[in-house]
This record gives sequence, C-alpha cells and structure tokens, in this order.
Amino acid sequence: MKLADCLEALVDFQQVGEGNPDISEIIIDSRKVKPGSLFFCIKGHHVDGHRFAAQAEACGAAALVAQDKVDVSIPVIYVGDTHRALAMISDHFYGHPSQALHLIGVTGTNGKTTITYLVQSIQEAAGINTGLIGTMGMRYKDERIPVQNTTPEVHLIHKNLAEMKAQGATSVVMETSSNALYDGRVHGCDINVGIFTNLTEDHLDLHGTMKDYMYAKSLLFSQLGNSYRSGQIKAAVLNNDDPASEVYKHMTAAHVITYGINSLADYRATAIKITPTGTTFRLEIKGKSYPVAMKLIGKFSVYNVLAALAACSLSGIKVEDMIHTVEQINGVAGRFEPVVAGQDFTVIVDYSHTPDSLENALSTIKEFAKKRIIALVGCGGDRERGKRPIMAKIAVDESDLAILTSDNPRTEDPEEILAEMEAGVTGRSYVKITDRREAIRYAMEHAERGDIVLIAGKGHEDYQIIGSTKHHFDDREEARTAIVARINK
Ligand SMILES: CC(=O)N[C@H]1[C@@H](OP(=O)(O)OP(=O)(O)OC[C@H]2O[C@@H](n3ccc(=O)[nH]c3=O)[C@H](O)[C@@H]2O)O[C@H](CO)[C@@H](O)[C@@H]1O[C@H](C)C(=O)N[C@@H](C)C(=O)N[C@H](CCC(=O)O)C(=O)O
Ligand SMILES: Nc1ncnc2c1ncn2[C@@H]1O[C@H](COP(=O)(O)OP(=O)(O)OP(=O)(O)O)[C@@H](O)[C@H]1O
Ligand SMILES: N[C@H](CCC[C@H](N)C(=O)O)C(=O)O
Ligand SMILES: [Mg+2]
Repeated sequence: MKLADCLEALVDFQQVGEGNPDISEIIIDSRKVKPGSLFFCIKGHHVDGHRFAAQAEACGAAALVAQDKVDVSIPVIYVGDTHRALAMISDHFYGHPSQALHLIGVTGTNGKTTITYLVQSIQEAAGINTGLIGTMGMRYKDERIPVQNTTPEVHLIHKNLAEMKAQGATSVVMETSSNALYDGRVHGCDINVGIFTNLTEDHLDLHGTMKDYMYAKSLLFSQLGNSYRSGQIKAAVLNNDDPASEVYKHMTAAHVITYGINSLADYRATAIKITPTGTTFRLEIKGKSYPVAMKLIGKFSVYNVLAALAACSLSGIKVEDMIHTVEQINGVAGRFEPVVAGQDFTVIVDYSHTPDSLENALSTIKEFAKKRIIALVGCGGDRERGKRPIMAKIAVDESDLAILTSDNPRTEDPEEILAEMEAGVTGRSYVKITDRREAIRYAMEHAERGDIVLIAGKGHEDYQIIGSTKHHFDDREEARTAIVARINK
C-alpha cells in the first residue's frame, strides 16, 4: 500500500517531507524495522519511541508517524496521538479484518484464557473456523504464534486477524485485558460479543483503584457500539453474580445475556457437585434443564463454561452440541493441571496468581481433600504489590502447609517480595524457600500419601524471569523431576 493510501484512515495530519513510498509493514519497535516499514514513534511507559526515529531511518523505514518533532530526511506524518493513528492506520492497512469476523472479546480478572479455549473448542466442533488470541499465544489451526502480551499491541491484532481471516477463520476469540482496553490496544476492533468474567483485585499498580479497574474493563462493553445494523450481532455476556455487571449493563446498547450460579440468569447452573475428577451440574436455560458432567474442576470452571455457552449460543450452536463438546474437554494447560508421576499424593499446577483465584483454587481442593493441603505460592515482581500480603495470608490460612516462594521476581529483589508477602501472615506457621526449584522439591519430599499439593501462580509458563533474563522453568517439569528423584531414593 502507498503511504497516501494509508493516510486515508486519518482526518487530520501534516506531512513533512515529499514522497509517497510503498509501505511494506507497520512497525513500532525500531529494532524490527526493515526497508519499507512505516515506523510509529510511540511514547511508552518506559521510553519515548521518538528517540529511535534516526535508528528507524537508518534501518530503511520508508516513513515515520510522530507526534513530536523528529529530525530525519524521510517523510514524517505528524499527528496528535501516534498510538491512536497506529490503530486507525493498521486497521485500514490490513483491510478492516475485524468487520468481516465474528469477534468475541473476553475481559475480567480471572478466567479469560480458559473461556477463550472453551469458545474455540465449542465453535470448532460446530464447524466454525475460530482463531484465538490470548495469554498462551495466537492459535489458528496448526499455527502457534507466541505473544508478549495477553492482548497484543493493536497493529499486531489487526495483522493477525487479517491472517486468520485469509486462512479461513470466520470467528476469532480474544482476551481483552484491562490494560489493553485502557491503552487502546483493541481500538478499531469491531467486537460482536463481549464477555465479562469477574472483577477482583489485580493490576492496581496500573489502574490505581478498583473503581478505575472496573471502568477500564467497561470499555469492552461501551465499545460494542451504539448502532443496530441488520444481520449483525452485538451482545454483552455478563456474570450476574458480580456486581460490576450492573454497571456494564448501563455501558452498552447491545443485547445483554446473563449467566450465574447464585442469582437468576439466562444461563444458570444449579446442583453443582465437585469431585477430584470433574464437576456435574444442571444447566438451566429458558425453563429447560440439561445435565452436564464435565472433566473441568471447580465452581469457577462452571462460571467459565456458562460464559462460553452463552457466547457460543449467539453463533447458533445447539445447546446439546455445546454440552457434548464441553464434556470432552480435558482442561486447559496450566489451569488445574494434574502432575502424575507415580506418586501417592496429588499434585495440581494452577495459574492462580491473584487473591481470588488462589482462594478459589484452595476452596475447590477443600471440596475433595481427604488429607492435608500443601500450598506453594509466590508473587510476581514488577506487578501489583497490594496482592502480596493477601495471597500469603490465603495460602497460610487455607492450607495445612504453606510454602512461600518466588514467582517471576523480574527486576525486584525476591527477598523483598517475600517480606511483603510475609507481612500478611498472622499467627500460623509456614515455610519460606526463596528458590522456587528448592521449594517445589521440598513440597514433593514432604507430601504424604493422600495429600494434595497446589503449585500456584505460573501454570503453563515455561520460564522464570529473574532480572530481565528469562530462564527455562516449568512447574510441571520441576514437580515431576522431584517426584521421580524421591521415588528412586
Ligand atoms: C507497562 C506496559 O503495559 N507496557 C507495554 C507497553 O510497553 P512500554 O510502554 O513499556 O514500551 P516502552 O519500552 O516504553 O517503549 C516505547 C516505544 O519505544 C519502542 N522502542 C523501544 C526500544 C527500542 O530500542 N526501540 C523502540 O522503538 C517500543 O517498541 C515502543 O513502541 O507497550 C508494549 C507494546 O504494546 C507492551 O508489550 C508492554 O507490555 C509489557 C510487556 C507488560 O508487561 N505489560 C503488562 C502490564 C500487560 O499489559 N499485561 C496484560 C495482561 C494482564 C492480564 O492478563 O491480567 C496484557 O495484556 O498482557
Ligand atoms: N471464573 C473464574 N473465577 C475465578 N478464578 C478463576 C476463574 N477461572 C479461572 N480461575 C483461576 O484463575 C487462574 C487463571 O485462569 P485463566 O488463565 O483462565 O485467567 P486469565 O483471566 O486468562 O488470567 P490472565 O489475566 O493471567 O490472562 C486459573 O488457574 C484458576 O485458578
Ligand atoms: N497476566 C498476568 C500474569 C501473571 C503471572 C505471574 N506468574 C506473574 O508473573 O506475576 C500479569 O502479567 O500480571
Ligand atoms: Mg489469560
């Protein structure tokens, strides 16, 4: 596409420097610029992308988009807000792919990844080619593209939606994190269905207060639009058991479909029974009742299934077919994933990295625990600090043996993170082992027949970030190695 064609997406800009070069791709990181790139200077949380204008030019950028003065000899398009222009130009550059897709966005503190997997599985089983964008990467058919963020940067979303569409996808389900909504990473995405999971404490380092965090999530529902075009579905799928849904109902002009367990809702679960191998419940929809027996464990999994069923019903899939698919699903990697290596106790690896998810994981385990519960918990560095003492307290209070350890310390001192966690513990004893590998080994060596060990916080992650280095580290592998070593002792 020519530069001038890209600029059709904007209403107000100023071009300095003659020329109408061919644009090969849209780039925001100077280290990735190739000849023909259109480089956007973005003001980030850490550095100002305008600093890299000269580097982008040296690497062959065809033109730049900037909001502050830059000194280069290639054409520069000056706009008021480069990030907003990035959303508009990339949507245009990639041919407005979201408009041609049935796009489902999922927001909420916990459950987003799980719901995207459920939705993709249910729709795929019904013959709807569905792409997925989320924490564990972008996935379509056999394609797996790793991502840096749960919700990638806006130009990457439009680019990948276009690629998925070109490969035959008619629908895409995408995690839309509160950070991404607030930062405008889903601008230009024509979302058809917005799903809300729940709102509990996390990310207050970025949003400040729970109220602001709630409003950040509300953007998904207000962005569903205010027009009723024939043939186009626009719907908000809301959790009636979470008070924030009441606010979101007012934020959207779209259809509202509710789900819940404690309150009346369009999609409701009753008679929930949790066992170590699965969950059964009755699904109540419009006066009809359907039995469900699934392998997913816990009340929180029932919420996720209800949300997915409500959303997928909008794609016209029969309830019986949806239930059949849900019943076949074994689970999502790193979400309540068992590690089985010949031991006589249970080991569960779970991605609970928030107070609410940790509490849910432990209360779910309590439903079927016959002996002790051992909880291994850490908190990530360079992330919200307020949750540290709360998570430590939950781990210590809700288990028989709590092992406090490191998660991803990132650039923080692991001892200081642990000290902030320990400040939340009152009275009860616990074990502190800073090195996560040692901590897992300790848990595997001290578990007794029939105990259940929860290894929380890192789930599917196959790395540990210490400083700015990513080391290979996988809780499931670590647990297995320690179990085998114990058995062979
Ligand atoms: C704090 C935050 O949100 N950071 C996001 C932000 O990066 P940033 O603002 O720090 O960028 P920066 O380093 O200041 O750089 C500014 C600009 O200069 C450019 N640059 C930089 C260096 C260079 O040599 N050349 C160059 O051109 C950068 O490419 C960028 O365009 O913009 C980047 C591009 O979109 C994101 O990848 C990055 O996410 C970081 C990795 C992150 O950790 N974000 C977390 C907080 C986050 O967003 N998490 C949510 C998940 C939450 C959940 O699931 O619960 C998510 O959606 O992932
Ligand atoms: N509906 C839910 N309510 C509460 N906790 C949940 C729910 N679903 C999952 N969890 C817990 O949260 C953890 C993370 O689940 P999941 O990865 O699906 O959430 P997420 O919202 O994608 O998280 P992230 O913000 O890291 O992307 C799970 O391992 C489980 O312990
Ligand atoms: N999406 C979450 C993931 C946290 C995972 C946990 N292991 C950590 O590193 O804190 C975040 O970026 O805050
Ligand atoms: Mg996720």
